[in-house]
Amino acid sequence: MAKKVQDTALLDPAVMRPALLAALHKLDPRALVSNPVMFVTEVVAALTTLLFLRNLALGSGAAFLVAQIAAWLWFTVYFANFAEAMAEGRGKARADSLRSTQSETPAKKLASPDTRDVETVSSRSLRTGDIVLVEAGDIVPADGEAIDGVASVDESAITGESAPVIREAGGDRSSVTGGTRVVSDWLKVRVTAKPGESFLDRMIALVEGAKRQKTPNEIALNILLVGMTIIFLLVVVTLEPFVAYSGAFVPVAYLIALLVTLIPTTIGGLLSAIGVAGMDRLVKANVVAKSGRAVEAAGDVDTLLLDKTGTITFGARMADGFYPLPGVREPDLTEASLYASLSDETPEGRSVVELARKLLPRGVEQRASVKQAVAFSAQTRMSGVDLVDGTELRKGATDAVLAWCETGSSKTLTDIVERIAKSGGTPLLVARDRRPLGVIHLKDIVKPGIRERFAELRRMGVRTVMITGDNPLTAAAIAAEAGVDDFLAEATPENKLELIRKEQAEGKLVAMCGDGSNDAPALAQADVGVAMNTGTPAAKEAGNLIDLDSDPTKLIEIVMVGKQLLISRGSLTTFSIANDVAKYFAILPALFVTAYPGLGALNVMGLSSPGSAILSAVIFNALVIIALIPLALKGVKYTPASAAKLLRHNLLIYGLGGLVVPFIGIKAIDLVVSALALA
Ligand SMILES: Nc1ncnc2c1ncn2[C@@H]1O[C@H](COP(=O)(O)OP(=O)(O)OP(=O)(O)O)[C@@H](O)[C@H]1O
Ligand SMILES: [K+]
Ligand SMILES: [Mg+2]
Repeated sequence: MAKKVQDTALLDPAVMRPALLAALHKLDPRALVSNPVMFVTEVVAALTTLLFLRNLALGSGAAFLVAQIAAWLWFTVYFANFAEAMAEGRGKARADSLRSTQSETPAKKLASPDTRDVETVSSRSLRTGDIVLVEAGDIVPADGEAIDGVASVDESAITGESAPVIREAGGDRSSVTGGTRVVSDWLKVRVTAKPGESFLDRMIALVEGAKRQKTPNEIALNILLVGMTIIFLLVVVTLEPFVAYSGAFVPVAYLIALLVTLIPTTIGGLLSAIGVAGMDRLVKANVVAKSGRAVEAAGDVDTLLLDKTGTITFGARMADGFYPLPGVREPDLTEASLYASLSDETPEGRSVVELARKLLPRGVEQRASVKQAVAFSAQTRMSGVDLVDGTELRKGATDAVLAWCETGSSKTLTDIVERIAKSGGTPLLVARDRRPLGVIHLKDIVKPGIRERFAELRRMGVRTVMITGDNPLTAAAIAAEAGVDDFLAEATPENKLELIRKEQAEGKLVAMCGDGSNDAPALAQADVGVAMNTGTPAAKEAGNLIDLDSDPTKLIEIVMVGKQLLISRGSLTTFSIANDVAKYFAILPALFVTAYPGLGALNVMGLSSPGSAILSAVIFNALVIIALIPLALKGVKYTPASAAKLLRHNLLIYGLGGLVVPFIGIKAIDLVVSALALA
């Protein structure tokens, strides 16, 4: 299902062709009014067109020049629309390819829950409430709930975990996901989501959501752009009396065209495309955002909370050895550990069973009949079984099991536990009938390369905090090895929530990821909450981003995407504003040199005529938008660095560049325009 989505080429014709048309539709002033800078440009383009028609009617010689100016002004609006349409088209293409990964499969539909007479239909024809039979080798045709049977199911298509999981009727392992494969046995499944309404479908609808809400940052920037537009409007309006007073003649068409070259058209035209492209980069990483705001917040994150197990270390902690306490035989501890784990479906539990079976003679577990299983929970930090013969077995975090035994630790126990913990392993204390027997060593392995990623985050000024239910010694060992900035040990979901609130109270933006129902409050509280796709519905409801790969390290990538979005917008804004300021000095002298010969000294560019100056400036203004479309879609190159360093770098490249480029560009265009005698 949620396989990596293919990337579309930057200027993929399949995206470009519809975008060329969509850009025309976007010329509708009712749509354009939400982008004030481009709306003003369109009004100016329309006025210039009217002036051209008047010139034509009067037989004025300037008609050809005014026509050219009008055409370039229309191009300006059109290409800004085109940039936005391209960004939207790429997002849509991505959603389509996401959808195509959900393939159609045959389904064995049952007339009633009690029969086994099947009718083979397409998965697409299934409706909520339908009952289907899935047997070994079948693909589960839709999201649903097991109502009969037990089966092992390979869910690697959505979870990436290769070990099959047990799904059975009743209880909390009854939910099955469309697209997963039954490995053994059979299930009768009641369909809970009809095709087109599965979780992934709803996510796709969000990606496509054409009515994208502006983020608060975008709104603030828009206000700034409107402010600049008003200032330049005043500048141009007040120029008119000067021109009239001096008795010189500068056509009205020139003056209003001048307005477009001075207002921030570049960023005004590309702003929306930059935002859409940011969302699209996330989808490319197989992450779906519920709002653009979450993506921006990710770029501003100060503190990143990461779980230890599965994020910093490999998900499956493997049992590595059994260490009995004095007076306990090792096979006895091993057997007790095996029994205590028989009903434990966690990776830790499975690995204890596996290791114990390897060490013990065959057939041992047949002597045990389980009366009641005690499942692991993050609150109790313990799991086990009660046997029919009255034996109670538990294993779990040392302090939790000691509390269950109502005893304190002994010197030998403390030694064993500390040795394991200091090596970064998780010690699990095993007890029978409230008497400690010994310790299981769960090996925890730090993922390779994670240290470098934390170093990158530190360079960006993001503080990383590792959270674990493990003891402080193990936590410290792993924290040091992974290179996180801080850690919280023996954490419960409540502690997590507290920590988030504390950070936020200090004015920090917090990001975290989670999957369980008990993560939901923390996910909702965090500024950026990434829910795993395999997580509970509550977690997915609470998060503002959802990772379809259910990869907790994705949080790091999400922060990078957010930063790149903010930096792309900042860089292009700097460039755009520097450009407009430069144009003021580049064209005003040329435009007024005939009226005020004194300005000749300022006409450093030596533009050939006022007409050529204004036409060249308008052409340059349109071409800059086209030239920057790829940058807006792809995002500016981004290497992790502190905000101050990035700001300096950007001011240098985009600020200085923005000041210089118009002088060169307008001069070059002026040479062409005058050579071709266009003005
Ligand atoms: N299957 C299990 N049975 C019994 N005890 C367990 C089991 N799994 C973990 N524990 C104990 O409970 C503690 C807390 O586990 P929990 O899964 O909440 O946190 P963690 O895995 O250490 O960290 P993370 O929050 O990154 O998952 C562990 O440190 C371990 O001592
Ligand atoms: K401009
Ligand atoms: Mg865990």
